Amino acid sequence: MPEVDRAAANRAAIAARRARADLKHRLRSGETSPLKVLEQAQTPGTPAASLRITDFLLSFPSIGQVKSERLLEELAISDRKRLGGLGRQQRTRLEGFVRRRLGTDAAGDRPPLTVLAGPTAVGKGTVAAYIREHFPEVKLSVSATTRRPRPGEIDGVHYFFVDDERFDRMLAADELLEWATVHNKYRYGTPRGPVVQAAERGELVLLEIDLQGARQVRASMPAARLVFLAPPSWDELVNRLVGRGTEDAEERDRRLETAKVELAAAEEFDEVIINDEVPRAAARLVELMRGER
Ligand SMILES: Nc1ncnc2c1ncn2[C@@H]1O[C@H](COP(=O)(O)OP(=O)(O)OP(=O)(O)O)[C@@H](O)[C@H]1O
Ligand SMILES: Nc1nc2c(ncn2[C@@H]2O[C@H](COP(=O)(O)O)[C@@H](O)[C@H]2O)c(=O)[nH]1
Repeated sequence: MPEVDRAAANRAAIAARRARADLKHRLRSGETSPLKVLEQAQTPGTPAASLRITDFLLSFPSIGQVKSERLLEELAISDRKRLGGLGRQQRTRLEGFVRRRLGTDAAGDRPPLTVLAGPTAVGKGTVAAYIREHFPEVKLSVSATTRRPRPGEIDGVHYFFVDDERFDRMLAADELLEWATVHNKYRYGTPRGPVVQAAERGELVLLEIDLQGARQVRASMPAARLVFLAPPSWDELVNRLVGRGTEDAEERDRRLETAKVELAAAEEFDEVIINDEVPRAAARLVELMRGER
């Protein structure tokens, strides 16, 4: 190849590498959607078309090397493939996987799931318990936690109570949709399988989780709806925390510090419900879940 052509080819290869690196970055940061990238990959010569399938999968939060190899096996796609070189059936299988992962194939326009979060003692658990009793059509996700059961709590109903080793195994097997260490103490996480399956069946799925978890759900399932439960006032929040009587003074102070940060995050949410009265707040939440405005 003449010297001039070789230099031009080198420059083009460097530009293509940069464009791919930029695309990977935008995918990881959530700036661009995986579905959009799959669509772009159908046009030959685009950065999306030349993106390696492994780089595409590794851009999903919580997909690592091991998980991506397993997925490629399940999807019957070679790890040497680039997105633009997939066969029609491979593309369909990959797109199905992406849609399930993003939760965009649930029934109608309804979000695949709803997250209820808010500061400590605002009444998330109370509102969730009211919904469990009065709105049986709502499927409440049962979280796994490393904390011990409180009196009256039933394993498999209120939580799956697990030890640290079991929680570690769930993480390693990518069984959790999201997880967090809450109040610097115990770990809590949402088992992925039941939630994704219920969403695929078009059921109304509710996750009652903390702010860190809500943010993870937003990142991995952008179609999910995030609802913030707010107290009528700061003083009322303090009264509820003190009135509940389950924490000592030191723990209460710690939770109230976190609560200030959490209250400031309300604007990240799609909806805010003020928990003045439990039946009213619960009914409003279910209304939103049913798609009634
Ligand atoms: N609308 C309400 N009016 C008055 N009291 C309420 C209301 N909702 C909840 N409470 C009371 O506030 C206290 C805290 O409620 P709850 O334990 O459900 O909060 P939470 O948000 O789940 O807290 P945490 O995140 O710390 O687990 C409880 O004593 C509950 O009975
Ligand atoms: N990120 C997650 N947070 C969760 C989950 N399940 C519950 N929680 C939150 O933990 C605190 C404390 O709950 P408690 O029952 O010990 O009082 C509360 O804010 C819950 O919302 C979860 O799966 N993921």
